[in-house]
Amino acid sequence: MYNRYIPPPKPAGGASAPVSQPPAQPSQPAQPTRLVFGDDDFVANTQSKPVVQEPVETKSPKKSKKQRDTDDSDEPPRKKTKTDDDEKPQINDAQPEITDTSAAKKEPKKPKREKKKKESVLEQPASLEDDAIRQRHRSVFEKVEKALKLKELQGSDSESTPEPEEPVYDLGPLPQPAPVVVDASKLTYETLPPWLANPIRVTSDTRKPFTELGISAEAAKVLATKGFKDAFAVQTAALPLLLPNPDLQGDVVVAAPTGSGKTLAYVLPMVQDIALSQTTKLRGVIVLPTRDLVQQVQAACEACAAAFAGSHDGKRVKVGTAMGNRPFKEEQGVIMGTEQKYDPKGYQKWLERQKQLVDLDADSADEEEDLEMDLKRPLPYHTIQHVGKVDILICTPGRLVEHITKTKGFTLDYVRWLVVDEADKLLAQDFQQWLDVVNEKLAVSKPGARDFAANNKTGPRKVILSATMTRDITLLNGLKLSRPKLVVLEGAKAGDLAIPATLKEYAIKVTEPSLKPLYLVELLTSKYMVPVNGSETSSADSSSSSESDSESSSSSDSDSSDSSSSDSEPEPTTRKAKSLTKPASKSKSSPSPSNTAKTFPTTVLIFTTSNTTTLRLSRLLTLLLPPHLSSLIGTLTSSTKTSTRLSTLRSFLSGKLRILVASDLVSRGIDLPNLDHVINYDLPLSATSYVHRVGRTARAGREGRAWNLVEYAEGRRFWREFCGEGMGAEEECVVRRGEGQKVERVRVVEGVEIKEGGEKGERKKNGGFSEERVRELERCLEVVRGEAMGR
Ligand SMILES: Nc1ncnc2c1ncn2[C@@H]1O[C@H](COP(=O)(O)OP(=O)(O)OP(=O)(O)O)[C@@H](O)[C@H]1O
Repeated sequence: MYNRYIPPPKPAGGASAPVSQPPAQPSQPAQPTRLVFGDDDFVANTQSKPVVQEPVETKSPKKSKKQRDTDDSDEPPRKKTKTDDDEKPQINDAQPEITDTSAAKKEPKKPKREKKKKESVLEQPASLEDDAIRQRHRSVFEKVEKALKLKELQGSDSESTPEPEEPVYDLGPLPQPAPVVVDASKLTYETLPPWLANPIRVTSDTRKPFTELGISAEAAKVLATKGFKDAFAVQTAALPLLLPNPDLQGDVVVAAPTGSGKTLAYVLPMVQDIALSQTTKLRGVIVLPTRDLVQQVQAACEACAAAFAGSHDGKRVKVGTAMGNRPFKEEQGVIMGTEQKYDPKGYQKWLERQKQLVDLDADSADEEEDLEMDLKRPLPYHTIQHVGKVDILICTPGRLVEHITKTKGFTLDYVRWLVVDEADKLLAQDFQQWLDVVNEKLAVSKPGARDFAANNKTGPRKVILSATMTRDITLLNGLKLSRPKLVVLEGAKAGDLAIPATLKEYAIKVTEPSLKPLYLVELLTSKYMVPVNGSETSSADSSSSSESDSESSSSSDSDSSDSSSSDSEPEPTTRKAKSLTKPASKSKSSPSPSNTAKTFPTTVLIFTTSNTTTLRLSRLLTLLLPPHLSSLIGTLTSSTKTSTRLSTLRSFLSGKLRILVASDLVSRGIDLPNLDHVINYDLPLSATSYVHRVGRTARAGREGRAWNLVEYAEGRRFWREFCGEGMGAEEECVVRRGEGQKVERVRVVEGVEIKEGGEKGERKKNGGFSEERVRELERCLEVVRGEAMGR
């Protein structure tokens, strides 16, 4: 009670410190006085210790203690700490300061006063002394009276308040503000921006004729000849958002499963729009993470360019690539050219410059280039100017930045379309801050260049896609999207990693990790390695039946005419890229696709985690598999030359090769329409990677199979992270499967092949493989090891 009058101390515990007023202090009379009056100022002013101590002396300490106990129960129990104890003396020290100020002050003066008193007694008559005493007492009583009145007033006030029980004199804690409620809940879809939380949904089996979506009949006809008869679900949702429509102006984000047809969803509207422009200028940029994808998308662009060319839709759109697969200068020559432009003023400047050239010290590379340029004499009253040679550039981010910073005349001033495919990967890895560089260039306003009159929109259209789209707002914000809309397939949310409905997944338990290659061989030679789409895997992509169209039109492509490769293989120009989906030319030495189909009627893509493992496993398989199969193996690593990779992919698509061993290089985006089986020899490092890997099969509505070799030590991670098994009620597996879709457990046992279901068999020696097989594996491993050492 007394302690109410101590100003709230700063350190914790200070407020309650007076509570611990030692009982040894009851002789301090000021405390009860203050309890009664309940007014700091008053108490401080009165300092009238002796006057009213008796009425309250016995009452207040008890009450305060009791009160403290009850009030403390509302507070979390407070541990008695050393600090608390340490504070006690401070509090006690402080006490006299407040309560006995007068005493403290008077004590040293006492002798003087006493002396004075004695003197006055001696000097003054007794009546005067009595008067003085009376006077003092009166003033004290007056003050007391005043205080009591004040107390009464306070009492009547408090009665009028609804809280008469308010512990005015208690030792309870000072009133505290209501505790701040901390929102510890997880990020929910409600906390996402509306465009992410409320996507445009489309059921996965939706199909619509292209003409119904705004594609001209002529173009639709050409598309049909290329195998694109009706628009896939994701295309039916995205095309209306991107084709001319005054009500739909914003950017578009597409998060749809692997193989759902995202490429055509952006290539079609972009090519249709750009085909309407008369001159060739860079108007569309498509950014992709790998060269293989650049080449693949180039093929799709060419197919669409062919569809819109010649009809009333417009010109033939020119497509180029920049991915660092050839010398930079050569690439510059492919995408940029020069032309003579009538410009009398510029010509005059050029003439003046020529005069100065004599003194020019052309040290720097730039100046040398200037010199080279100046030496090319323009026609009279003309200047030589840099011009773009392509309408659409498909590129890797690093190479794009290089051209922006180093290629003369290369500009994004006229770019109307920016496509970022495999966006989660490109956003996560900030190659040379490519996005900042591009954003800065796209912020430049060139009158009319980025106007979409039919959409009431000005500014570049951005299309962002991935099968595993991030919902990291910070990353997405980096794209500076304008009024974006998200397209997802029915039942999915932003951030879902969806498994295609037509994919069947299996897990094979590898009980002897050291014998893992034998498990793979066992699987490859099992009855399960069969075509899964009704008939034997075709030796060529059926959708490329009308390649003659695009082939003839490709002659106009600037890339093809300009390119020449330093590689031994021909450079992957437009024509070459298109032939990615065509059968490779027949070679006398290699087996024909029909022969390979007889020996191995299906197609398999085997993933490992590194280039080294890929190379070694590929070699090991050629030794372990029967000879008729070992000739069907191809290898893809990131260290393989681009041209070799391209030819391997062509051979695989043609059916000449049937088994590909690959690192994660091809796990994203690569479209192998004839692929039946994916085998994860090494498990992928993340759920995202798993979805991309297995998504190389079961594309475009076709069937596919994914096989996982799961070592004992990897079991928990595999079933939990990729399949959601063993997750708590609050956890959610990001890998999404359709209803009834699950990963089946299978087992490889020599001779018996694969048994589905039950796992309870005893653990056999050598995982069930014979001693002979094990020795054979050891021999082959020795060969591979020896070759690796010899290299
Ligand atoms: N409308 C269509 N009709 C027929 N086939 C189509 C159609 N659209 C796309 N395809 C084919 O579907 C396959 C998958 O398309 P695409 O490569 O665009 O998939 P994706 O969604 O980009 O996959 P990923 O996420 O793995 O890159 C390709 O072979 C493509 O030619």
